[in-house]
Amino acid sequence: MSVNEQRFRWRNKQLRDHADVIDGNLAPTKVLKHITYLNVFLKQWMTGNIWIFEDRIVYVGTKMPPNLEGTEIIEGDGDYAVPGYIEPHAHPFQLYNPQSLAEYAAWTGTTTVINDNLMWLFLTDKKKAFSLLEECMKLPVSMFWWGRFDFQTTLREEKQEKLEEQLPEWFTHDAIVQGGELTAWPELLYGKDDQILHWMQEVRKARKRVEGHLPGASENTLTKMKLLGLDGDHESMTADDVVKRVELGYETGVRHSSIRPDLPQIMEGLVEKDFQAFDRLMYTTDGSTPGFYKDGVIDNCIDIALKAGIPEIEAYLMATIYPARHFGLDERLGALAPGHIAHVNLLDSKDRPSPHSVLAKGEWVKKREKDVHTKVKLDWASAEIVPLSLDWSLDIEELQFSMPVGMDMVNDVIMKPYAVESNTSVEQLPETTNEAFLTLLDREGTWKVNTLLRGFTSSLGALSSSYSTTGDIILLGKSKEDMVLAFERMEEIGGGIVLVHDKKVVFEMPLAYGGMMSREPFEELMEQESVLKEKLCEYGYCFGDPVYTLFFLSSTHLPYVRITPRGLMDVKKKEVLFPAIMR
Ligand SMILES: Nc1ncnc2[nH]cnc12
Repeated sequence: MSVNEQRFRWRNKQLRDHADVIDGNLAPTKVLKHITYLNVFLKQWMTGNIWIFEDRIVYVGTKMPPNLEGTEIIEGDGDYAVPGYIEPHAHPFQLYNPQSLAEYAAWTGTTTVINDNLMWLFLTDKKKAFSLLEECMKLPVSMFWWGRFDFQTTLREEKQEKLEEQLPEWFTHDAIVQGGELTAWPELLYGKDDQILHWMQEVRKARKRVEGHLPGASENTLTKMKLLGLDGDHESMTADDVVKRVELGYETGVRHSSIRPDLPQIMEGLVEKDFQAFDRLMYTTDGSTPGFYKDGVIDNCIDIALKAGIPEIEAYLMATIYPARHFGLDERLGALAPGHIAHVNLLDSKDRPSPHSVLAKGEWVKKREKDVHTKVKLDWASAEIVPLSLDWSLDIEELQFSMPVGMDMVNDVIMKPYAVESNTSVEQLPETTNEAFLTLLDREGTWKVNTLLRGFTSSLGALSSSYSTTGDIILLGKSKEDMVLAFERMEEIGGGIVLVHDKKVVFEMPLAYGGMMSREPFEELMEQESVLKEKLCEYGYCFGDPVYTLFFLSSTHLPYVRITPRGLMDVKKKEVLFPAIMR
């Protein structure tokens, strides 16, 4: 697949070829014959023939091509054809990687994915990241990206400056269709951060979208953020949130994710309210953890909407032409019409949005439930997304936890500060508490932050993880000896998540891409994640989403206290409660 697609253009010769198919000078590659398809512009099911030449739909209508030499004819056979679905807000690094997510998404009919660039900022530099974006064009999906304005954590000054220097070039890159998501909106609104405001205006000048991150925002905040330049927000938790955002002119993500599986009640609420403005909505799964996707990706969201009683065609349009239009990509995505990329889902019936067959960029990915996609190999190494290799070691003596404040888990992702009362000078914390030692270690080995985490486990010896917001290393557990062992094993396997109990490794998940993302196919990862959850549950982890607990430990867009590279932070006050210690 050519990189041209990303750049809005096929070459002149290709465009001439496409027109030549209409005259019969060339034969189409594939024809879907006499098929019932969704015309997203007329909002009607129609019957006709869809001609595809290579990766593009060249004709849709009642005629058959004059030239059929070598053409694959696919009989309509009572099937329904709809455009490939669009995931407008993916975080392609929740143990999976952009490739494994894309392949799984395509299998389930989601053939366009719009991705967060956050992990590239931490794992590589922009030049190498940009070459990887080009590599990603080989995948069986249309892949676009968003460019962050902030890092959703508090970095050390030198690192912050180094990373910020890289941001402007992302905003102008062809593959970037959106700025955001803006998790640092309080800094913009109350902290008067004119740098972010400037970047937002630059993104808008380039006719790209700016996505917010406004959970629970009041009308005033939503209004002011609109004035400052937001176009969209995907943080609605209720139908009322959706209506408020649409009323103020936001295009709105309606979310079904592992942390916020809200879609059924949002959709039911909208039906109850007789909501009509579906053209302002798009579904998102917002970077769910692997196991959540067992029921599908955007196909599952359509299914939920249909079951809630959303008008049938609108339920499909929210997955296709509406998100395409939001990003200004509707001349080539989100429709079965001439000029569009040949992403086609074939359904058994209109009320079963999970496709039995998928064409992505004109190639079969899935045919009658069989996987027919030829796997491509991406050159991760040239972007230096390689197994973790640390040039420093950890001494048990460094594991001293004298900090008087710890982090108390309210749920999977929300942490409150608490006053530590236990005796922390011991080698092992007793099982009578649900406290664990917690250390965040700089990936380069220069600093550390030591505190306590209450609520994660009642008994686990240790967990070590190179999977975190920033790629720094999380080490936690009851036993200092087990913590050192877990750390060493994690390093040995090139990064990942390792559990140790009673001096034995009881679980390990290698994350060979930068210590953050697994190389394994999606299905395998679902299995591994479910074993991780089971194991943690055995050791007293009582919440649902341990992967997000780890990922968000440093994320300052969440309340109330976070462990960050600068130290233990009070998020609201933006104050370092206890600074990181140099090693
Ligand atoms: N802000 C965020 N960053 C990374 N992953 C996420 N998943 C959901 N929200 C996220």
